Amino acid sequence: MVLRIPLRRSASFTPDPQSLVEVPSPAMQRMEANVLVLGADRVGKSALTVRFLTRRFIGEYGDTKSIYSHSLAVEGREILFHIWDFSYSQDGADESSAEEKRVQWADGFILVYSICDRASFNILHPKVQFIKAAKEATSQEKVPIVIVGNKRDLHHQRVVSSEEGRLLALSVDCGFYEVSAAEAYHGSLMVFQGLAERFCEAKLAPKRGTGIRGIVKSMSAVFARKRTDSL
Ligand SMILES: Nc1nc2c(ncn2[C@@H]2O[C@H](COP(=O)(O)OP(=O)(O)OP(=O)(O)O)[C@@H](O)[C@H]2O)c(=O)[nH]1
Repeated sequence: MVLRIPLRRSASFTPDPQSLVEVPSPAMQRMEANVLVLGADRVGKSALTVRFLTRRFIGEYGDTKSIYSHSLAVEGREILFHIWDFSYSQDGADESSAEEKRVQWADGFILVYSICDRASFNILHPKVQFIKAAKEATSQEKVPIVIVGNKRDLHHQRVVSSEEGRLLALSVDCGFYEVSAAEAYHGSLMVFQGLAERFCEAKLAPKRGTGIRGIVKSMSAVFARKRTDSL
């Protein structure tokens, strides 16, 4: 599904086009995915996104409310990501229907919290549940989601342990990474690569209800119907 959202580029941040595209070999299969980057205010959503796009950390991000495209090679495929770094602070508290539309626009989700901000961590569990409920109502695919604990460099201010982050991710079947967007490019690359892998898995996996369990279920339904017909 493609929702047309106007592309807005910030005046304070202009990605260098040279650094945006890793050119794939012609034989590569190409896939596209819309990615929504979500989380509480000031957790580093823009820092993480800009790191991935440009390899740089620029400290303050101003109004980077935009959708940026960037491609990544994963397992012999080229994934073209359209990344929406969404900030509630810029849009204010909006209606749940707007949130629902954003969620339906996206094919994959990066949920960011700060390891120094307990409240930013606590909002993620209900957020994952909301996303899964919304997506699974309209699609049979598993929803690709990764949870990211950012600001790992601020270990002296840490209030959320790595184990808590990992356990949350395990309990809701999401990927998990702890990174510092400030310190290194590698962490943000891992996050987007992890999401790309989950996206490919979801696309290639048998749809819910079509695997062996689905076949057994439909056969049981047919036989049950035959039994009742013959009564
Ligand atoms: N120490 C440290 N600071 C970070 C890191 N990532 C982001 N920051 C800082 O945290 C602040 C917020 O970063 P942003 O990337 O603007 O956060 P955001 O979640 O996009 O913020 P909003 O769009 O306002 O919701 C900025 O001052 C960043 O420089 C990090 O990994 N370590």
